Amino acid sequence: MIDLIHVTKRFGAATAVDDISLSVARGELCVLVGTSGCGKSTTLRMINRLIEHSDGEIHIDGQQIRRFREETLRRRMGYAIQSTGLFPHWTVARNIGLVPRLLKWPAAKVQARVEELMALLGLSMKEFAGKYPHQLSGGQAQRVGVARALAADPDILLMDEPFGALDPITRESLQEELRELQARLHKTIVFVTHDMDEALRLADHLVVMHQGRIVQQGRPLELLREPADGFVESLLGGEDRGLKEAALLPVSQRMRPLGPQSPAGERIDQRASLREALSVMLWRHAERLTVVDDDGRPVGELSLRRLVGARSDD
Ligand SMILES: Nc1ncnc2c1ncn2[C@@H]1O[C@H](COP(=O)(O)OP(=O)(O)OP(=O)(O)O)[C@@H](O)[C@H]1O
Repeated sequence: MIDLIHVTKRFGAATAVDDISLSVARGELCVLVGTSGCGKSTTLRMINRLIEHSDGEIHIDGQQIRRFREETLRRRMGYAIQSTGLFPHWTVARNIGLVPRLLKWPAAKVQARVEELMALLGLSMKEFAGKYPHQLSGGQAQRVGVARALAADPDILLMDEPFGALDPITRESLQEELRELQARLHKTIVFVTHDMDEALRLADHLVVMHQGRIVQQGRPLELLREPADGFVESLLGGEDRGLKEAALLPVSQRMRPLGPQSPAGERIDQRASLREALSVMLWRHAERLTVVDDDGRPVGELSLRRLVGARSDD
């Protein structure tokens, strides 16, 4: 759906983005990750033409973006940024309704859309519609920013470090919500971050950038297992990669069906990650856990040997 083909961006004599090629399929969540100044934001802004590319081609649905009228292009793309960009003297409801109003939707339709989006992002109308940005917490303001980006129902969402300024707990819960939103709305998302844990948690397609170039791209597990070079390896956490991989794999992948023996005492949800399972084992000094389904029924057993990937049985 989004294709960058040998795209370069120069600012004067400096090359910020250097001959990158990248394809994002419809409904995919693509994360650009890399150290500061590597060209992530520039890449994102070239997609909605806030920045014009110098060389190469950018296509949306096979059409060069330069062929679209800028207004048509931006209407297809929501844009959410770290500082939220909310208008400080406008209420939450007015901020969210900005794009539909610019598109001259009838007032009743704008109102209905604002209500729908606030519900979608867990913002109570009664409590928040009339509040101003300075009366919101960081997490609430980010939710409003995302609601505003979704207002005209764009099929593409561009997000530039949207959760960068939040504490880790709020950040994780917004990441979780974004994944759920994505599963429900099937948007195509390009997401910029410099936080590798966030990138691994969110990405279907992970793109590692360094000094304006793409050094590796693929599924998170592929990159973790086969980093292209020492830079990617250290960015992915070096020796910590085992834990990062475990965070991406569900318990259900390594458990074995429950045998006739009585289940172990400690329990873990089948959808929990292997990393969470390891943490429970360490905390409880347990080498075995009973894996339970959503209704709390035992469905399997996970031993420490299986968790670490030993094939021979326990
Ligand atoms: N408008 C501009 N004029 C000149 N140079 C720019 C401009 N915008 C960005 N750059 C330069 O291009 C390079 C890439 O910047 P960019 O903002 O894309 O990096 P980034 O990976 O998003 O970094 P960060 O994580 O710090 O936001 C940097 O060296 C930056 O200084």
